[in-house]
Amino acid sequence: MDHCLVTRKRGDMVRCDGVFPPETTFRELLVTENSNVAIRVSGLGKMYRMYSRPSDLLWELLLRKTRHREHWALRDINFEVGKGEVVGVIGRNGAGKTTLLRIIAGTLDQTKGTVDVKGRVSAIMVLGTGFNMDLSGRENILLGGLVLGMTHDEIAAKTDDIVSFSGLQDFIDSPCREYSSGMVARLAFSIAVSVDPDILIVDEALSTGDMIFNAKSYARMREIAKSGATVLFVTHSLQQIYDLCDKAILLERGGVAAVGEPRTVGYLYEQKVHEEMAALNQTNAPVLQIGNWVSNESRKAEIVNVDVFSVTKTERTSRFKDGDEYLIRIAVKAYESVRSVSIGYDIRTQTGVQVYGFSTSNAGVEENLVAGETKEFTFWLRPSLNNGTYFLNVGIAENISDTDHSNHYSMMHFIGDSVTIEGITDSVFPGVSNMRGEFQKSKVMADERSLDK
Ligand SMILES: Nc1ncnc2c1ncn2[C@@H]1O[C@H](COP(=O)(O)OP(=O)(O)OP(=O)(O)O)[C@@H](O)[C@H]1O
Repeated sequence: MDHCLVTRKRGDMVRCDGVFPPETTFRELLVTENSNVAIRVSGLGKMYRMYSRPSDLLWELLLRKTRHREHWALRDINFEVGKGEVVGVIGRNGAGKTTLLRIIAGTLDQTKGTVDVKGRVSAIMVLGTGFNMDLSGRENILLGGLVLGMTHDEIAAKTDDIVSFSGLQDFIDSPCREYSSGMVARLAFSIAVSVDPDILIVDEALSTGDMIFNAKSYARMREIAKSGATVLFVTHSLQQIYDLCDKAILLERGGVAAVGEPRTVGYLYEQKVHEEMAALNQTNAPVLQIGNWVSNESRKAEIVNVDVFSVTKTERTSRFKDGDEYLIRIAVKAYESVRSVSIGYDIRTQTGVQVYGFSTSNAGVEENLVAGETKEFTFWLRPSLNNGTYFLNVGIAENISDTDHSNHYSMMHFIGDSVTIEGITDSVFPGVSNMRGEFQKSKVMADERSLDK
């Protein structure tokens, strides 16, 4: 796997525009505005020509007759990234994430539209060229450093730090072809962050590193962001999006499906994935695994009140004490009569990890709503959360399955973070939920055969 390091000089405003621009040329613009925008993408499109056979390209050139079909990997992409923002790009395989990042980094030309980038870009691409796999890690540091615009002296001064950050001291003089893909990603990341970039672009390089390196990389990315630099990265992990980002971009089949607050975009992504899986009939996942931050497009019904009540203390509360009993009450006002609805909730950590969810459909109950009525739904639970902050999301969905055998719901109203809950426990344990584990006994084993007994 090749990794690519790219740089543009500090202070440059680089722009590429027009249809079918010449290969790898970037025209510099005079910066006429003093804006806080680090990256501006306008009307961006990328088309690949697809040939059924390699010889079709030759025939096309010779006969001047089209023998390809067009495949638009990106269509009409528009967004801005502010200076110092950390932005995560998510989307299914083939959505266009890598293509987008490569165009912004300047390693790939677009077919349409413009990309304005202000500042020195340092990019780590999973695909592309740049690392010479026959050279050693140390030689690639030199090569990468030069590509990033450093002088020999600067690289020499930084090499020890780069090697130490990568944790590859024992392998640094071996050829990179002997490295695992994770090791190459580590080295590429270490080089890219060593130049104090204005804009750091990371395409899934972190997904190949091990846990310890990933933790170090996140910390470094946070530092880079804190220093005022802009970070744009691709990930398949919503947790990383919730953890690190100020903003998320969801790409779908080459278009921007959503840009905005990370959890809003993350939930929308989950909802789309869930809907697709449900359409494929491959899941019976409870309805509240899907959701939107606040969504009420149907206007058929609305959640008008949510409260949490402590049965143990007989009072309204926003605390879940480990082992106590609670009621979650959700009041719904119907504007239309709707049959077969499911009402429910889920509880998530601050980083969006779903801890638990439950709904009337999980309980095997289908409810009906009558136009004009307000109905309250009460759920009992005995939570066992670790100390910390959690969010209660609530939703109401209509069963739109056309058979009795599938569970396909359409969300009518969803409120993310409707109540912020404080988890409280006296126990000390790692993780989110107390599973009531107990130590039973220890015994000295006579020999390994006793393991079978
Ligand atoms: N060199 C190429 N020639 C033709 N089509 C390409 C080329 N590179 C990418 N594509 C197509 O462009 C689309 C977007 O690809 P891209 O690699 O950007 O997706 P992605 O979102 O990064 O996917 P993944 O999550 O799998 O990495 C896909 O349909 C892909 O097949």
